[in-house]
Amino acid sequence: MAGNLLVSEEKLVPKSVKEMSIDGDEPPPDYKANGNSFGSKDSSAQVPIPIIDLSLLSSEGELEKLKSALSSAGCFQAIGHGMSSSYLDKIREVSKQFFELPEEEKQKYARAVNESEGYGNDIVVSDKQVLDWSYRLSLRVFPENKRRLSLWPKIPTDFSKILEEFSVKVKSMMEYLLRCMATSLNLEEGSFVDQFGEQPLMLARFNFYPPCSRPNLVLGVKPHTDRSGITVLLQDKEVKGLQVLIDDNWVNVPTIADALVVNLGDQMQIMSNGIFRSIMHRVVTNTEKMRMSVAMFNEPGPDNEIGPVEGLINESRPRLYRNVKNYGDINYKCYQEGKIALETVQITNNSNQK
Ligand SMILES: O=C(O)CCC(=O)C(=O)O
Ligand SMILES: [Fe+2]
Repeated sequence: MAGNLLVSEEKLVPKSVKEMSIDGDEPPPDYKANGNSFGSKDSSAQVPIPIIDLSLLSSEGELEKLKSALSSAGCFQAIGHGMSSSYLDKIREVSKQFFELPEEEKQKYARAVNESEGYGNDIVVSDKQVLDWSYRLSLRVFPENKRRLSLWPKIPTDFSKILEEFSVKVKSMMEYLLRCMATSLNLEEGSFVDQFGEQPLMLARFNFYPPCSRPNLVLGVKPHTDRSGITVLLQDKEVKGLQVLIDDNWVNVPTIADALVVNLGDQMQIMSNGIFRSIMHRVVTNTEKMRMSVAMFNEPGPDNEIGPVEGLINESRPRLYRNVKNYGDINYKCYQEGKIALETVQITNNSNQK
């Protein structure tokens, strides 16, 4: 979701979410999500989110499960990824420690106006933008030479080391998944991973959702699909909040201590010619507890043109999307204006356009 858009002026928000949370304020109109054009039926449908054991993906049965999860729900809970519960707890712990620091310490890493990295809220690019009841720390982790280390927290002291280590593990998990996803569709295993290019981008986003006095009026994150190829999400251990849209119902994603939620972003929907789905999701708030999550997004480098894999285009499934570069920025702008980014790259007349 985060973008690198250059806008001439950014709208300033008068009071921070944290201050409003502490004061128990009625959320101001800019935060009110009601009437959002994605507003679908609200429900707490009991649809199970698939659980996939990555250590079993060399077996046909689990690979088939992966394919089916990604072509129906577009997300799953990954277990067997080789990271222990206590390791994941360490990441949750440093994230919380950072957010608990005094505001002036966190402001040392503040996102500059019109930039996407750093601590704070999303860039405000449109008057129509509904604001999220959250604050976050966004950091580019790959390519390594693009890291802005001045924005990496010095406190807690092990933050950088832990983030570095986690990023390497998640990167290799994502690459493995991309290969498995291609194999599950009878493609060459590099069909997807190769489109990410030599220098894929990876962003880490630490999300923090304070309690809200009126959770029925605001969202922690409004409905969106991710701009990424794949997103790997470490959820809060106890506090739920993530919901995915399945068959027009908002479905709660359960918290499982040692699982990582995997959801596909728009760029995988494009590359798979619409076979795999980029899932619409949102985050709800609650009155009592704060919630944290750490989302890791990977996407092709901005100079890499991506498009549907040739082997997935045929007469019965014509090419659905044109080739595109730097899709991330298109997605971010559309998202903030309440538009659907994938529609801008969709081929409507089924011509053989590239
Ligand atoms: O906090 C979450 O569970 C999800 C966050 C999310 O969707 C995002 O950062 O794109
Ligand atoms: Fe997301």
